[in-house]
Amino acid sequence: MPTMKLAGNLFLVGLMGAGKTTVGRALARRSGKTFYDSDYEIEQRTGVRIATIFDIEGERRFRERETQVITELVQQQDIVLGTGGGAILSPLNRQLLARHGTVIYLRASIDDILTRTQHCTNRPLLQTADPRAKLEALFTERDPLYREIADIVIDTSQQNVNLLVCQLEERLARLQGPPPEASKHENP
Ligand SMILES: Nc1ncnc2c1ncn2[C@@H]1O[C@H](COP(=O)(O)OP(=O)(O)OP(=O)(O)O)[C@@H](O)[C@H]1O
Ligand SMILES: O=C(O)C1=C[C@@H](O)[C@@H](O)[C@H](O)C1
Ligand SMILES: [Mg+2]
Repeated sequence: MPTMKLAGNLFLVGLMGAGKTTVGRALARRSGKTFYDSDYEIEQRTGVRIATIFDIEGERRFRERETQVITELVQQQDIVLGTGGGAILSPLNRQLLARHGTVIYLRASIDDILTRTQHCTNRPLLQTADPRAKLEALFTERDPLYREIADIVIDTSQQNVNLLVCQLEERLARLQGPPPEASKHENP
């Protein structure tokens, strides 16, 4: 995966409940970048919740809206973007994310995701009789797609959000390497 993209955009991908919105907000605060969330943008534009869009327009139209929002947001500089859990299903979205920033794949165990999402009704794909089976199927389908574009893969299970953000900062710094001036002084 490409390096030297730390100065620009940071894109968070991963399953529902992996923590993209939570970690993304905290990462943006610490790095001085502006935070966006593709689900939130879609809700702002339509004026309704994600669950309502799925009900009325269906998942396919939701995916079109998602691609529209991602296409626009990746043109920005220096943002943190939390993407919807299924954004990576679209080859175009994957290409846009990989080209325009550093992609961070947040992983969490199915158990943790179930605990984190159990009281939320705004994740229509989990409104099913067997959310565990659904999550396992989503993981099997999507894990290779998240990995395809990930510059960093980080496990969020059992991890405090602030610790995660610090770990991410260190890994992002390593990915970028020392600034040219610093390495000049270290090796005169
Ligand atoms: N590392 C963590 N430890 C414990 N709880 C967490 C952690 N990260 C997120 N959470 C909690 O899990 C829930 C889901 O997190 P969040 O909304 O950030 O996930 P998401 O990846 O954005 O999901 P979606 O794709 O559905 O938007 C939230 O209630 C959040 O507080
Ligand atoms: O995993 C998914 O496909 C989804 C995740 C959420 O972020 C929302 O984008 C929506 O509920 C669909
Ligand atoms: Mg989110």
